Amino acid sequence: MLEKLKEEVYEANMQLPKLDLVTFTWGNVSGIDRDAGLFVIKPSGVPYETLQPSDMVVVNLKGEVVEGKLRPSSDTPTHVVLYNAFPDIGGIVHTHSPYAVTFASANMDVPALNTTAADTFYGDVPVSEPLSKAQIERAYEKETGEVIVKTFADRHLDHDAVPAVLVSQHGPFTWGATPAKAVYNAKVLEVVSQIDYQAMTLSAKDNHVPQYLLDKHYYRKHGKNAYYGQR
Ligand SMILES: O=C(CO)[C@@H](O)[C@@H](O)COP(=O)(O)O
Repeated sequence: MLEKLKEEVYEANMQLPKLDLVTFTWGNVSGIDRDAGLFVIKPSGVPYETLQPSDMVVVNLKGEVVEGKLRPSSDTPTHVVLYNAFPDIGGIVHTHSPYAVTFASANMDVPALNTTAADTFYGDVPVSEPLSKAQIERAYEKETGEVIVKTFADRHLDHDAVPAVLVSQHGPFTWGATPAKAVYNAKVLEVVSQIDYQAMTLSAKDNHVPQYLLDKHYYRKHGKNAYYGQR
């Protein structure tokens, strides 16, 4: 079942070590077939060196395993919440990439300080509120998804324009139209976090890009007037 999507999700997972986005098994990618109402996700805790396309696990939008020999990623309930809340996304990534985790550890947004950020994120990447003790004890991974959705609702953010979040004192989740696009966004977030960390070390000023530069760079790659690349 969903053999093509399993290959796609496997390939996207294998990009994480290649792009230096994971240490050991600390990350996962999923991809969804909206018509089937099913998504494919990496199994939990399997080293990338031994991972196979056939190891991918098929899950429904209630979080029930539909196919697969292995246990799905421990973050599966977070992916379930995000697929249900953001019905246009096709893939999700979670990593513990160090610069993004640095901002999550400091409970700080990743600010849009330059065109590298503005090319992909239409504004700051938000950090969520911390999860409460009750949330963590109740249904930790599901509540992690809920807190991400609440962050976007409370701050009136468009999840298409800012396809990334930091979960407080945990790490980044990114998403996109496809699993590969979600991986791309995870790498951009890590690069932007590293640059921001360095810039904020050099200067304590507010160095946000002005709105006109944010608009110029975001919209040259997104929307009906985009002109970057080959069209
Ligand atoms: O955050 C954690 C563990 O603390 C997980 O996201 C990470 O290790 C990946 O777990 P899975 O191998 O996907 O179950």
